[in-house]
Amino acid sequence: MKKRISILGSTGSIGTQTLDVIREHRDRFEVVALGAMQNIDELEKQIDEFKPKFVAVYDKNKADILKNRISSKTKIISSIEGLIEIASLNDIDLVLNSVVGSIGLLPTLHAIKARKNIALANKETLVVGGELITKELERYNVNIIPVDSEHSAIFQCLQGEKREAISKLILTASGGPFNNWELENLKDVTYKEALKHPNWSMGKKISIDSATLMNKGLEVIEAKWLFDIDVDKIEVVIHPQSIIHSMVEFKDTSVIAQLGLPDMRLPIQYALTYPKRLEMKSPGLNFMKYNSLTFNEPDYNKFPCLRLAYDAMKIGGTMPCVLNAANEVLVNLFLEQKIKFFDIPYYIEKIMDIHEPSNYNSYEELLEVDIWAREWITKNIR
Ligand SMILES: NC(=O)C1=CN([C@@H]2O[C@H](COP(=O)(O)OP(=O)(O)OC[C@H]3O[C@@H](n4cnc5c(N)ncnc54)[C@H](OP(=O)(O)O)[C@@H]3O)[C@@H](O)[C@H]2O)C=CC1
Ligand SMILES: CC(=O)[C@@H](O)[C@H](O)COP(=O)(O)O
Ligand SMILES: [Mn+2]
Repeated sequence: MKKRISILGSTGSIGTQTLDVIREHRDRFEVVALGAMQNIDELEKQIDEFKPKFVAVYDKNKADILKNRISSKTKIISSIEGLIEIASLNDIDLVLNSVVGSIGLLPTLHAIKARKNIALANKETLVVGGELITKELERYNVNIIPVDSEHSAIFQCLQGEKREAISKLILTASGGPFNNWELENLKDVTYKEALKHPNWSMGKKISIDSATLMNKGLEVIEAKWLFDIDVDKIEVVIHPQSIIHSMVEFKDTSVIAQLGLPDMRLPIQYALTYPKRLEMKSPGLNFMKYNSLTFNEPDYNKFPCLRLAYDAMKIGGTMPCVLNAANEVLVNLFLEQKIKFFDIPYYIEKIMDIHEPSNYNSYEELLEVDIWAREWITKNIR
């Protein structure tokens, strides 16, 4: 039996690499549904190749244009309802959520309610609604298989181990494009410089997050929820080579690490085939090519976003939602060259100072806070 898959965010960096993996194993997977925001040219090519039954296009106008371009065998649906529908279809076995941003939360919730297996790349789902997601996973007896490389690494290190035996999780960070820059020189960096990740080719939002180290902060929160561990037991270590994707230290001080070339197709394939492993068309890791693997502490002065994310998680409640919403708006403004690099942590700190966090019980409460934070940042930017 082929595994029937729905891919949310199929036109992006993770989405297209997921289709690369599926292309290599056509006998094992069937693409039942695809979803994206507006890139209908790429979707048209994907429909032609994979013949999905459903395609969700968030942008209604683009959805209408696409309907006229393709055969009626594929049903086109639009807006958030489209994403929800393809996350909870009857005839799918697995949902791979690789949309970018907090828009990914609601489809994940619906996938859980529909008791689907979930391969999660959309880290914002857990950053914003980790507590709610955790409750729903328990209630519907559903598991999330992480796609994010660090979390996939930890997940692999924990196979056959007991959670009580963990003493800490060690998340590796490349340090991003500015790892070796002096703080003084970071003030006027351009978005083009910030997009040049040293090891990974990724979408724009996560690339900027890697440059500010907010990506690692979001990943600390993601790890807290995925592995049910206190943030004080999650350490970040700068490892510029991105060969060790993360590690787990156990009570007896033994450390287990997962290594590999920086290639997202490996964690994606593992999430699609778990608990099995399949061959990959990749040369694999040649240790003789690496003279040294290095490690050092993060510099919180150069990269305040990492500290802000730890703070937001420690405060809890709606604070991580505010951190994330503010960050999404600020990253866009930085990409549009409307603010400077250090305005990102500056405004996140400001909004965290004025936000009075509360506990939440529903998606609707989170949505209200998310909208408030986005409006506050937009109004208060200099
Ligand atoms: N890229 C990577 O290597 C890694 C990414 N991740 C995480 O995976 C997620 C995706 O990242 P990445 O692939 O780099 O991002 P990209 O920007 O490359 O792709 C984003 C995808 O999401 C779609 N999308 C955006 N908004 C909506 C919406 N409102 N409705 C439907 N679809 C939408 C885009 O559609 P369209 O093309 O039409 O705009 C696109 O398909 C992020 O959460 C990121 O943090 C985690 C680890 C590694
Ligand atoms: C590939 C992946 O998982 C990214 O999240 C990556 O980790 C980004 O690199 P940084 O370590 O620079 O944040
Ligand atoms: Mn990652």
